[in-house]
Amino acid sequence: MSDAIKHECGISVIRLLKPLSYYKEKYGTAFYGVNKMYLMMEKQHNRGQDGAGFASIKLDMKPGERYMSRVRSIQQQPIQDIFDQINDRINTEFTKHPEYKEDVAAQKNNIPYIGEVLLGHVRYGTFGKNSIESVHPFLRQNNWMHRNLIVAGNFNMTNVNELFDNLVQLGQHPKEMADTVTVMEKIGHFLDDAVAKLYKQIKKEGYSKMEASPLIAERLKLNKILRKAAKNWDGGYAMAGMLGHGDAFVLRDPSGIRPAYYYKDDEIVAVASERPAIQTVFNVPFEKVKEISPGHAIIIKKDGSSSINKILEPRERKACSFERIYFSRGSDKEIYQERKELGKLLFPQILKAINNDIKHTVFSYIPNTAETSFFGMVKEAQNYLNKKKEEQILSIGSKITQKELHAILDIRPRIEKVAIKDAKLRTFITQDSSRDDLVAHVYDISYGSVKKNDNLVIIDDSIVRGTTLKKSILRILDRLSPKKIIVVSSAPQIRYPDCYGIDMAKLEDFVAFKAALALHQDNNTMDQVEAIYKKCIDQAKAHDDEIVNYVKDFYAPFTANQISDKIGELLSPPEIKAQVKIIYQTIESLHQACPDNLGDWYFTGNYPTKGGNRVVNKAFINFYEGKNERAY
Ligand SMILES: NC(=O)CC[C@H](N)C(=O)O
Repeated sequence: MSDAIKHECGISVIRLLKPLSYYKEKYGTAFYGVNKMYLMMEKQHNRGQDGAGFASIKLDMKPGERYMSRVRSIQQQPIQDIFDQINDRINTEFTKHPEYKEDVAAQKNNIPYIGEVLLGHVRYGTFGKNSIESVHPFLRQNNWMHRNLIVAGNFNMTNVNELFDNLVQLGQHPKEMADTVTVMEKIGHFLDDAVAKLYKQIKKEGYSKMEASPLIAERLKLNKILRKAAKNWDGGYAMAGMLGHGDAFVLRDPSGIRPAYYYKDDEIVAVASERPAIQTVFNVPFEKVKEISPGHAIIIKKDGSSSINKILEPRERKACSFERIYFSRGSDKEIYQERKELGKLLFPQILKAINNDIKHTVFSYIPNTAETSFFGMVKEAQNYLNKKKEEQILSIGSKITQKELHAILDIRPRIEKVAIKDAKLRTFITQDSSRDDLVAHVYDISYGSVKKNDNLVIIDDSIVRGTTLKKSILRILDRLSPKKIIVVSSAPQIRYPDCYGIDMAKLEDFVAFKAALALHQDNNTMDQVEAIYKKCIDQAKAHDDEIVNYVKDFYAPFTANQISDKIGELLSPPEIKAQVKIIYQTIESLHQACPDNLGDWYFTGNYPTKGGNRVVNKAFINFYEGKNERAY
């Protein structure tokens, strides 16, 4: 990925089903859960590096004993930082009290972070700022054990402002505008309600106040609470939470936009945003890790029983295809195949762009995430050549000489590592014109990998803004003197904002949008652009059901190829000699490569929730009025 669109989040939940002493005996440490959580978070660090957080709950503690702990960080290496803090604390306790080392009960009573229910989160923000206050997990504290709520999520709601207003209408006074707080308070409201009702009922049954508490915990129905809380959520989400007494849940949105996977055996239940995190950390095969179905939640009760519950009516599955193209780790068995397929399906377009001249073409990729699609692309080039070779050999027949045969077999796709990503370079004087020269050096090249007048095909997973391509990659590649540089994107053109967890909320950031705008200018059709703006304004106050995505009209006059060619023009730095061509994946090929993850609103404008059209509408108004802000 040459452009940084790193915005996602990762969640992990671990529930230890056996007493802590079991893990001490079997694995040598009662901190088994903490260690596993560290690994689960590290294995998902790709999903978020703005901040990280950890929380844990100890089961069955006595009044007055601490049973919840939390630690959060926005340091440079936030996961490392929180586990450094946790380790420091544990080691200090062990130094002060060497007798704790073999005494699991003493560890549980005196050392924080150890616990049976654990929640981890890695963050890239889509809402609010990147401050420590915005880092998950969030905590809603109460003196009643089961009214404590800890929440973390991979999510973005299109209607978070409305949800916030609803809380205010309920008479609440939220102390923060953070979207996670709004969502948490929504769950908290119905949790409070449920607890109050149960308490009344249990008192009626003749139990004392003290007896009521464990009975409430037992009878609490998280599925009902979640159903009421999530009723009006419009967005993509995998929301994870824990209640003070030890129940836990992960709820996935009805369209399955955000991912969530789980695994259970007789020692643990684990939930994560990505399957390979669970596979690697617990050494379990692919088949054993299941997806949480859209609209469903996994609920793990304090007693260790767990179940999958339908919370909201599932809608047509629209799992985010960007997870497959870029966000998730490519180590997932399915995602690995899909990325290769994406590369393969681009090959016919590439062949056309190089006029079938494989002999004078070097194939390469932009490090690091495009590597897998590169393998798919190269394999297809090999298949193509093999077919050609077969034809040639068969046409000559048995009289073929060794020399002829050798010449035919000797042609192979030329694959090279051309571009090298260096550590982020510092730009010393940001306003200075020398800045561009510094930026150009973020990437480097392998000298001698391309011959003068070769075609250079270089694959990337997506082109969002294209800034790095223009400012760094194309300039540095041009130094190798290729005749033509063909940049291939394994994702289609990004034309519409995301509002479900990726921070791409401004239209004018997209190079595809800029290209379509330039085409409108070239064609003197800016009146059409104004007409779209007027239509957007007219429906600004309309109900979500009625809003139409008129931004589609903005792209409609142009073919995808016209827009790609314009992008090529916009991204070519004036001083480079090579001709630049940009090739994008088609939507059809994307669907073919990722058949189970057809969520494609950023490419097609087809939003799976009603709020999506409102967001794109607002984004267009923002663009037209020159407002540089998120549209949700
Ligand atoms: N990428 C995400 O899932 C972000 C979660 C949440 N909206 C936040 O900004 O903290």
